[in-house]
Amino acid sequence: MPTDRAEQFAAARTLMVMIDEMIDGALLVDKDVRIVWSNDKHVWFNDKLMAQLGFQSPADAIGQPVERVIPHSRMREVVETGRSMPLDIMRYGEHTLLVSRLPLRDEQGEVIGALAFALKHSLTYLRPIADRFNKLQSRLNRVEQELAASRASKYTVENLIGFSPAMLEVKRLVRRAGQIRSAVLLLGETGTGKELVAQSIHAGSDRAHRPFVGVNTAAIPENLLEAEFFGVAPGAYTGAGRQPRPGKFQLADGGTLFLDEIGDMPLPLQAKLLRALQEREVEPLGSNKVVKVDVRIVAATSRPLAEMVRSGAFRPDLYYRLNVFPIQLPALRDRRDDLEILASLFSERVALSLDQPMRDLTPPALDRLRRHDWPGNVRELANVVEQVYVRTEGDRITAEDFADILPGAAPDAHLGRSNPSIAVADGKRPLAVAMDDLERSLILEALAGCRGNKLEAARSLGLSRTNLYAKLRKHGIPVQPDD
Ligand SMILES: Nc1ncnc2c1ncn2[C@@H]1O[C@H](COP(=O)(O)OP(=O)(O)OP(=O)(O)O)[C@@H](O)[C@H]1O
Repeated sequence: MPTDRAEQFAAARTLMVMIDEMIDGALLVDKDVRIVWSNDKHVWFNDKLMAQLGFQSPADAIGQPVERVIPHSRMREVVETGRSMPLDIMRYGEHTLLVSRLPLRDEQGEVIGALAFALKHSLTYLRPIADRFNKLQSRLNRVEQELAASRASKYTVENLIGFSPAMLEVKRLVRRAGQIRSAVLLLGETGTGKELVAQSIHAGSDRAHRPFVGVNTAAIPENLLEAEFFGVAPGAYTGAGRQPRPGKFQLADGGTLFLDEIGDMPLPLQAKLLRALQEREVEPLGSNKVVKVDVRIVAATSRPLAEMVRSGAFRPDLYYRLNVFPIQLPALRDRRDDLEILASLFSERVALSLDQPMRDLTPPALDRLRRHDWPGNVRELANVVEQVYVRTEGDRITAEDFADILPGAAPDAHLGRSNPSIAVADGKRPLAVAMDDLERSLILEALAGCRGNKLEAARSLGLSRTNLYAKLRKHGIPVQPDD
């Protein structure tokens, strides 16, 4: 061991020369993580990169926060935690660098900065790992791009079919909603096209190139909702994983967040949602740091939200925040003029998907459709048309084809078959009770017909899966945990 200062100095200089030969860049930051020194090899500071970052010369980087020059730098973590990162692979411009980062401490052991070395040309012996890393990185980039594309909305206002006055008004409001930034509240029965409208609003807005992220409050168990909305910090709970999990707010950053079935949101979460909307920031589960988010909210519900506010089931402050630009979607029975065009559209789609010739609707068939009440709205219509294709044959759709398909086709026979007690609509029971019984019985029948498969049962009833679950809960029909 050298004993006097001159020898120590010589040893340190030799070491520095050796290190300098091995490395392609060295960088020193102070305790505020600002750059204080770099060696003259300038792996970080080549003129091209400097110009791209808006610096005149490498010297301008001195005094800058490190991320200003090296966007993916992890020096801040080293300074904040005092932990070294002896080996890390980092992309910088077109280079893949092997980086070592060490905290610098004063004599009292306090962290006063950090030192980083980058090895580039000495990577030869690590080439297989670096190549693999590069391959994985480009695969990840591709997957991320595909994911972003799949998050983009699929529908525009052109996909909203219908020329009835009610539908024309909806289209006008959808176009208007695309031009403003306020929250939109979509109100309407199940299957009236709320999701389609939400996507169309996004597609017509200046956020169209950013993600459209939908979250269905009713479909997520209550204890998972918060994590789903706001994300999870690493190690927030046992099994939470070491990577942070972004919530829907973060995924929708810069784009549109579609909050479907908002009326099903539990009250405690309503308070958190309101705070996120007001502060424009979220706090992931298990973290004490807030994350800024910029999302445009489109909420939807088939529940009577204003009534729920009156009964205390929905927070009034959240309701006013969401109800800035309400759009009421008309039920199909209130726009029967649209039946013809919608039915032919679905006929065309089903024919295409089944690889069969398209069947036109005869005037009596259309008449039959007009007389039906369409509780499941457009979704129910689509389902009825599909059933006709699957259950009947012929080159046209006739009124008779609906005999076994439309529930109202032969009400007495139908009720008598499924549950004789319901057929006793004898006027002694209130209509609402009789209707409830009928609904329960039809659901049980559909479930039995599909051997308990909820998705199939929902489709045969012309309901969304979410809606079927809500109805199962309402009627106390048990839902298996693995459903
Ligand atoms: N105006 C329309 N033009 C074309 N298709 C429509 C229209 N309205 C609804 N649909 C179709 O009906 C189905 C149901 O629509 P959507 O899921 O948007 O309804 P929803 O109101 O969100 O239903 P829920 O409340 O049950 O989730 C979808 O297949 C959708 O494409």
